Amino acid sequence: HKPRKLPPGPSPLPILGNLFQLGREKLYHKAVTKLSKVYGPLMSVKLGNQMIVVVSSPNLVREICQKYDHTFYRRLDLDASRALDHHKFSIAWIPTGKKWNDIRRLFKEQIFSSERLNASQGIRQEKGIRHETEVYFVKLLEAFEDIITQRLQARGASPTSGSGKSDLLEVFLDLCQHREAGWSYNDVKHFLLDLFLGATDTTSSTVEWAMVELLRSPDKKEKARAEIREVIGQGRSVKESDISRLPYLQAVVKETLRLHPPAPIVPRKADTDIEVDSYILPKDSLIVFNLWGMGRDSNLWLNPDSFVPERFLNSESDDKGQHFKLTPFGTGRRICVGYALAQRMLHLMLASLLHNFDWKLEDGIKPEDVDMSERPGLTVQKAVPLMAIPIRTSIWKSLK
Ligand code: HEM
Repeated sequence: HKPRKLPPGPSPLPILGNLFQLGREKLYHKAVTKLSKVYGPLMSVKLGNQMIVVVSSPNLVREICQKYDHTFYRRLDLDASRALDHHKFSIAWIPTGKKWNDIRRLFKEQIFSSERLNASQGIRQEKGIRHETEVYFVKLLEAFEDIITQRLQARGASPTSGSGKSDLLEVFLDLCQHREAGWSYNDVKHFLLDLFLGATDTTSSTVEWAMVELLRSPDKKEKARAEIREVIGQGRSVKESDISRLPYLQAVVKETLRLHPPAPIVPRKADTDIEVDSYILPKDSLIVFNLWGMGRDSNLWLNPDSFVPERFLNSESDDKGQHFKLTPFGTGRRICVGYALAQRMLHLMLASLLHNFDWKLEDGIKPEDVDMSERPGLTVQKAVPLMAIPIRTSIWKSLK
């Protein structure tokens, strides 16, 4: 017989649901984590008419993903993403199905394959990442349209000859030339927006949080720098191919993502009723994986609020979505499509910052005084941007 019980949760008020229990906290991951401590790792909350089920246990995430991944693939409806119909073209918003599959395959094979990433690593080493705080979909889409037009003009009379550049826009435009591939310039515009939105704030905020944590723990910063010095030496800059030989740096990145996942809660919509742990999660509920809450759960981690990269040394845990304790990139078939690129960018940026400079806090600021508050937004950013002073090292001088 079928269970019909909803997961426990605060009793909803008519119309308003649980709006008040969520309190004034704009950082929803903190509000739901606080409530989950009272109602448990599977909790139902109502916001207006929308049933939300918050999942804060790795075992329950695993159970839901393994049994039901195919049935909860929709995202919530966000007005912002409707600009110029972005939700109809975006890989992040369309439901799984043929079009979503086609785009994922295109990204995997043409953009994020090891060969392509290897071929484009020079560009990343030179440019780094621009930090965008406000994202305006319409303006961005217009900007991408201009970029596409300019590039097409640069390609000149013979569009198949290419512009001589070897970046991802060139790959997309080449594909548009092959009719059988079925992609249009309009698709390309939305692909570029997806990649831009997916890549910028997530990676830049992770690097910022990693630097903050290291500056608050100078011994760990020194450990990371010593490893880089030993492996890279002097007289050359860090390359992506060095990352596999920097285990402490990798542990720093994982520990940063545990404490500061840029997407602290990952929402999906259920397409059928889901039965789990003797409860029913009704069709059309918003199922929210509480990555932030799990990252700081004392039942799962020793001293969860402390920054201890060492916990990941010689540990089986990885962040690829298979160990459900740590899934900053999501999990299942909708896992972050930019995972491989993100890994390269995060490690390269952090290693370069640590290799080229030593860093100290502004004069008069002690490690324990650094403001750690968060600012709500598309991703969780540091409320007060980090101010740190770079100190030239001999490697910097020899690279000049
Ligand atoms: C620190 C870096 C990053 C983190 C923590 C991160 C995290 C995530 C998460 C949690 C999701 C949702 C997964 C799910 O629903 O299970 C996601 C989806 C996505 N990410 Fe990332 N991401 C990062 C970097 C990137 C980069 C560099 C790109 C592209 C260049 C990217 C592109 C995307 C796209 C397009 C999706 C939507 C995939 C889909 O719905 O099928 N992300 N990411």
